[in-house]
Amino acid sequence: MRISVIGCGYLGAVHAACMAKLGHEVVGIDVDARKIEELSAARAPFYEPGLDDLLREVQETGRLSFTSELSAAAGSAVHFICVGTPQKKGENGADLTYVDAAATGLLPYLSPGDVVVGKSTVPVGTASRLAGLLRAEQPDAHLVWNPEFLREGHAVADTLHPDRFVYGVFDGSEDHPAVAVLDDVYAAPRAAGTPRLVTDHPTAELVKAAANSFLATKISFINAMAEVCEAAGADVTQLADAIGMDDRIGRKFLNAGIGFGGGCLPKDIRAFMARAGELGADQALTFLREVDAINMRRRTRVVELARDLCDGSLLGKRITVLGAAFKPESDDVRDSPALSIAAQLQLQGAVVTVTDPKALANAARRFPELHYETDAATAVQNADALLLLTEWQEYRDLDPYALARSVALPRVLDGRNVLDADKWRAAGWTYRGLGRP
Ligand SMILES: NC(=O)C1=CN([C@@H]2O[C@H](COP(=O)(O)OP(=O)(O)OC[C@H]3O[C@@H](n4cnc5c(N)ncnc54)[C@H](O)[C@@H]3O)[C@@H](O)[C@H]2O)C=CC1
Ligand SMILES: O=C(O)[C@H]1O[C@H](OP(=O)(O)OP(=O)(O)OC[C@H]2O[C@@H](n3ccc(=O)[nH]c3=O)[C@H](O)[C@@H]2O)[C@H](O)[C@@H](O)[C@@H]1O
Repeated sequence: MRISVIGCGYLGAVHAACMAKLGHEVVGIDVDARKIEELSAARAPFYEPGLDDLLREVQETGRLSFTSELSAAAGSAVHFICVGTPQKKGENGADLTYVDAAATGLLPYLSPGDVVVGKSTVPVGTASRLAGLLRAEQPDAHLVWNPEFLREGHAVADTLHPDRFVYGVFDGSEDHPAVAVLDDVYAAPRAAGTPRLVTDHPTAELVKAAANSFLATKISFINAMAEVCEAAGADVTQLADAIGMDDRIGRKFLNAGIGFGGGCLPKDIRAFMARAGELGADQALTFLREVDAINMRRRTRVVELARDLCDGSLLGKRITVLGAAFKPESDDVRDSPALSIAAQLQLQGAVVTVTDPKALANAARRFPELHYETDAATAVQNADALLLLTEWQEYRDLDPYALARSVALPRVLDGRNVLDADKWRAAGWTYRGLGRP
């Protein structure tokens, strides 16, 4: 099947490569000429494990190409919209400029029977509005909302072997003609057992908002427990292990620490609250305000703890921050809690050096005022304190005995609770975790 993918950022580039892997003929389209140049050379414009190899593999088959010309969508049977939906500046709501531009721009290139598939995360009501636009221009084309649940760092596997597909179609019916078309697109994962749920447009949009809200709530719940554990002298890691053994709760997404960031969870819960407000249902989501507040409080708490660790003053203290990405196995620094903390420390007078295996270039673009070192061994030299803020494996594996010889003072704040506290203390370090003694 010929497929076009409009928007080739984190989501779209992975989706295009994976659709080609599934045997389709794919054209990826993006307005950013630099991204198109990189992708055309089979290089991902960002770090995602396995993506470069996959791009090379599928481009050799001739099934995948990239262009900045939207007209290349003509002739495709299915058109995936994967453009960004960032938070509006100074407001909680989602900025739909890019989705609207992509959908409107596509209209002249559609043929009867084409299926336009929204994958971007949008406020409920967007699909019905776009379906209206589509009907006016090309009444025989269809609009499906097919939210995406991939995680950065696992994006290729999550796309090829997802937990489920959700198809939101106009009438919510399994007999809608677009259902069979999407079943063909996803034939291989469906044959491997991935379930799919057919529903209407608003429910499909809400499934995505609800899933990310639930994940964010789970993280803020455990971070709230970390606050209480700290006050009571208890250990939030053991608490999470114990409650996570209950199948109804589960251990995943119960890692307390510096909180969630990235290009999705923070903006998505805010956009959901804003949309619920417009719908007159804001009371239903007031808890998300607290989820957001607990999350942001983690960042302030880490700055306070760093000050404590540095004998009550940050002024002139050399602090090394291990990790800049919002999570390991990604170079994404959008709303990265690690960088937000690093910037706060610097504002309060510390001399901050940041290191990260993949995200330094992105970090330096966003926070040019911070100092950067490419390797951890150099970054830690003569530090007055280390802060582990993104739990890359290489930081988990650091040898506290060897490291103690490089720093000025052996003091570490483990923002992700991943280090072996006993081992670090035995090696002479002052160790502080979050919500653990
Ligand atoms: N990053 C992720 O892991 C996931 C993202 N999502 C959702 O997917 C959407 C995209 O997210 P990302 O890929 O992270 O954003 P991104 O910012 O990395 O990529 C968006 C891309 O769209 C392009 N674009 C903007 N307007 C365009 C237009 N009119 N025509 C063609 N291309 C255009 C931009 O140049 C950019 O390359 C968002 O709604 C996000 O919430 C959903 C699941 C996972
Ligand atoms: O809508 C999206 O774009 C995606 O958002 C998240 O994926 P992602 O942002 O890639 O990353 P997560 O693995 O969810 O992590 C988000 C943040 O939560 C933090 N986190 C995660 C888990 C945890 O236990 N504790 C915790 O602090 C991570 O460090 C990170 O900063 C969802 O997990 C995906 O299902 C969804 O598709």
